[in-house]
Amino acid sequence: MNELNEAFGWLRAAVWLGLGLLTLWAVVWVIRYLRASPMERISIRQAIRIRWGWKRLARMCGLSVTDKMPTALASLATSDGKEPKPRVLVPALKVTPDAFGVMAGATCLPKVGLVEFQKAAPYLADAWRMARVSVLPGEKPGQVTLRGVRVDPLITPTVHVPNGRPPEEYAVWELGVDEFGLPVVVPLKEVPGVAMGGLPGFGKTSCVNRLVCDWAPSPAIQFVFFDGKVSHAYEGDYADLVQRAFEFCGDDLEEANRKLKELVQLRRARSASIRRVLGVKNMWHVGPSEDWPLIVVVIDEAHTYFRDYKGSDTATKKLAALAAENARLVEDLVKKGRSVGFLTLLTTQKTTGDAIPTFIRDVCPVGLSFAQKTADAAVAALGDDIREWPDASPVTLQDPAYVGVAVMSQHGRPGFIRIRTPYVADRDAARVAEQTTHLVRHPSKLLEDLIHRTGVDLNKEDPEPPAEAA
Ligand SMILES: Nc1ncnc2c1ncn2[C@@H]1O[C@H](COP(=O)(O)OP(=O)(O)OP(=O)(O)O)[C@@H](O)[C@H]1O
Repeated sequence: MNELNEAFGWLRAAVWLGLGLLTLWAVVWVIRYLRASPMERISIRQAIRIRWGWKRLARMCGLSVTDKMPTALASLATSDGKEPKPRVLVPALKVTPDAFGVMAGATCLPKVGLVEFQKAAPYLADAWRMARVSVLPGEKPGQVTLRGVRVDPLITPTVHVPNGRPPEEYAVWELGVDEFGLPVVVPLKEVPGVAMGGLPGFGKTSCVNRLVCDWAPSPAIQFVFFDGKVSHAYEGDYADLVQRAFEFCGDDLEEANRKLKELVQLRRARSASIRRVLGVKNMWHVGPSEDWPLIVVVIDEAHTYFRDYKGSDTATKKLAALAAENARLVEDLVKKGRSVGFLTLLTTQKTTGDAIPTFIRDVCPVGLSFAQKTADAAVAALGDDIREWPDASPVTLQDPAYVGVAVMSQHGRPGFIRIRTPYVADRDAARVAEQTTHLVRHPSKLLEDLIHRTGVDLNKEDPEPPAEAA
């Protein structure tokens, strides 16, 4: 009797525990639901429907297999001589909702793999009420990832509010989301240059704003801005950001020439001293630091500085000579600056050879283009390949709905991706610039101090290179 009571006691405790866990799970979900944005709430409801209807839908879409071989358990259960029923298996599905739709991980079955899921994608999109469902190989072998988007992320404007905290990793450019709402992140480590083109008013400045605002809280990054659109910083897009820069230059070609020469001198000084000061040949092997920061050179409306001036009068000849020299100086920064910590970001309304000389553009590994008017401008911005991908051409982005959408070539893969970049409000950029203005240091002075502190004599011959550099 006592034993029976004890067993009941355990059973009761187990039931209470189960109920408690269930309540906890329900509370967590209610809190998640209440805290979610309206878009996320729709996706949560959709995810629940997808999970509930999956077994039926998978069979209807041909995503199932029939297992005729009875399991040992099934054979035992039907030991009266009857044939056990074949089992219909469907892939296990794990659905995660987000603002744009759902992300689902599915396990493959024999004869139900990536290709079968890809074939079924349009039917799944209809059944799940999604604008698109794409299927990609999963994170592990034997799995696939399904991405369903209810709204087109490319035409859904987004806003980025910089948090003012230093980035967790250096030189990571969080650009926005792709057409499936997945984050697009470009590692700019070891990247010497970025060329960005696009018609006026399509979001280039906002894109640069984001990069500057996200990186500004790091003392290991110093900025210099060239804005070819204005004569003084307060007149243009850099009126606020300029507080976070160690130099600013307007549209004056002579001034630009002087400042570019100073930057090239700094590049040379860094090249001459890096091995003895940092102990490596490539700054990226130790990463940027407060003493040896990454120098981000933003050259906005770059065509101002490189334009080909035509004319035989003295003034025009002088401008032409300055423009040609400016191009050579920027080429030096892009070609030789990577390993010593220079990143040059050039933007222009069109990326044809007369705006950014091809010898500079071609050495910029990252190319990005917002809307363009002509196929030639698209080719100039993204290379010849874009002709083979007409759907991704920036010429198709001229509709106002695509303000803030850029096209970029895929890293190490054929094709291009379209990215919805977020809008960064000027007041947020101003806030971050103001909060981080105390981090501004002139890198030339930093180098001088570092050389002084480490006691390196640059006039003496370089000793044996360190193992890493050899
Ligand atoms: N990512 C974005 N999402 C939504 N709207 C945006 C985005 N970026 C910019 N805009 C809108 O477009 C306007 C122009 O953007 P921006 O100044 O960045 O363009 P631009 O390409 O730099 O133009 P310009 O070549 O004349 O400098 C902004 O004031 C803003 O209203």
